[in-house]
Amino acid sequence: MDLNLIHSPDSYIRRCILATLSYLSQHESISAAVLELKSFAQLVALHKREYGIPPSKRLLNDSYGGYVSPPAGLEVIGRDRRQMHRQVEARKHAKAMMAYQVKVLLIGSGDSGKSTLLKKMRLWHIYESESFSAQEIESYRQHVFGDLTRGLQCLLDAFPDMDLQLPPVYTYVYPEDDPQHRGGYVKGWAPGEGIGLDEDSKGVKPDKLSTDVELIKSTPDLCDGEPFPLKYLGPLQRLWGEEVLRFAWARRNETGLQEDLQYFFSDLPRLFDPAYVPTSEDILHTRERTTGIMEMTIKLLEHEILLIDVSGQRSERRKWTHCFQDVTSILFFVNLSWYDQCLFEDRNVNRMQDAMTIWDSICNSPWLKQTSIILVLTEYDIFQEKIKRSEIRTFFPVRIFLSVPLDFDGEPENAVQGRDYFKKRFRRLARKAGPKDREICVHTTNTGDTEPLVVLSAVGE
Ligand SMILES: Nc1nc2c(ncn2[C@@H]2O[C@H](COP(=O)(O)OP(=O)(O)OP(=O)(O)O)[C@@H](O)[C@H]2O)c(=O)[nH]1
Ligand SMILES: [Mg+2]
Repeated sequence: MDLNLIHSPDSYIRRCILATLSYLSQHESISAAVLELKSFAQLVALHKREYGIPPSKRLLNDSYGGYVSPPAGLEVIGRDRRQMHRQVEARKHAKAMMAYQVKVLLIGSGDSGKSTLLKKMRLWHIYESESFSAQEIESYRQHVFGDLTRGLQCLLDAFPDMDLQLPPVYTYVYPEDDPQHRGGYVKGWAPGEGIGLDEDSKGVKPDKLSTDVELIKSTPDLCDGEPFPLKYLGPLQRLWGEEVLRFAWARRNETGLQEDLQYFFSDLPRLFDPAYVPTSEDILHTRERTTGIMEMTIKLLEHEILLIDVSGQRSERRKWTHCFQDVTSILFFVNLSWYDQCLFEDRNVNRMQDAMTIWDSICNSPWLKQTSIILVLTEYDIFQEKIKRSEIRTFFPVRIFLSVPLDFDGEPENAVQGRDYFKKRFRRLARKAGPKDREICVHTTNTGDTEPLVVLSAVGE
């Protein structure tokens, strides 16, 4: 077959050849396509006789693949013809999309708040993002229960490292008129419905603490539609209120524990109501580690923004580089409250230092020289509270070089100065590691605000 026939004045011949090439390019195996396309078999045979081989797939894809329709009357089997049309349309659509799609990659260590940004967009339906389905809300309800029991379990597991021991009995024996702590009675429920009220109406028995710990350690996951089992309410309340656990919680920075646990423990009766449905705030506070790569598309003016959320756990960071190709912007997340915390995976490493190391390698990456990088500082609300009881200087001691303080020399309880100090540190690292002219935008955010979304509007411009 002479490919010059494509320029033949005879339009039927032209279309036959184009359609053949186009159709063949859709198939993995050219010989299978030939069998299906009986009326084209002769054309292909002709091509083979002329050139000794079938038309190369590369030539087919590069020159004609998918962009011509088969001429009317050709013997294309119905199902294949429809499939071919779908592929042609999909390719055209993909090509058009590429022209205005912006790819934004969300990176940062685990717990830095990457997925929380996506949750915010979906909860408030920002930029036409899809809201949560009933099934997803149900799965968050189950997560809340898991966060409570697993969080408490993690705190108990950290006792040996903190040189702490559980007392044999509760320090405080809850009186009879405090049924909520004693057994699980919650406002609006009939007294006695909660577990334990009948068994120990004189107060919590001395051996209850170890029984409660055992119960928490063997908690199964909730099933769909199953309310939070009442028998856990009393133990969770009592254990959380126990002196030694309060003390351990105050030292949580040594264990890499999730800060948001307090949010749920301060509102237990509401969560144990059988009619409980997670609120937007509850959904934002749940902790669900991302596995693999999550994608979400939003629309902003004439742009389509593809947000890619990857896991920040140490073992998962290798996968980040797979996403670097064609990235327009990177949102790098750092949790401000990390300055006094250790890594969950390695208790000898300061979390903020770990974030700085990753930041340094991202700014230094040869694949990202042309990519804009935006630093998002999260958990400013927790940082503002924490700085009152935990000094930055304890973890970032002041070093002076040529009379210039290298580390934090601001007022101990001044959150703005503290935040600006970390901004400066990250900016300095970026200048040292990456292109000198790269401008780093920095945004600070809390759980409830929409500031990082402003970041995205900058991306889309
Ligand atoms: N108080 C407060 N909590 C926040 C904020 N941002 C995130 N969190 C909480 O931090 C926890 C972890 O957030 P995620 O968004 O799941 O963390 P991630 O970066 O996606 O973590 P990986 O998926 O493990 O990489 C959640 O419980 C959030 O509620 C914030 O600004 N303030
Ligand atoms: Mg995540």
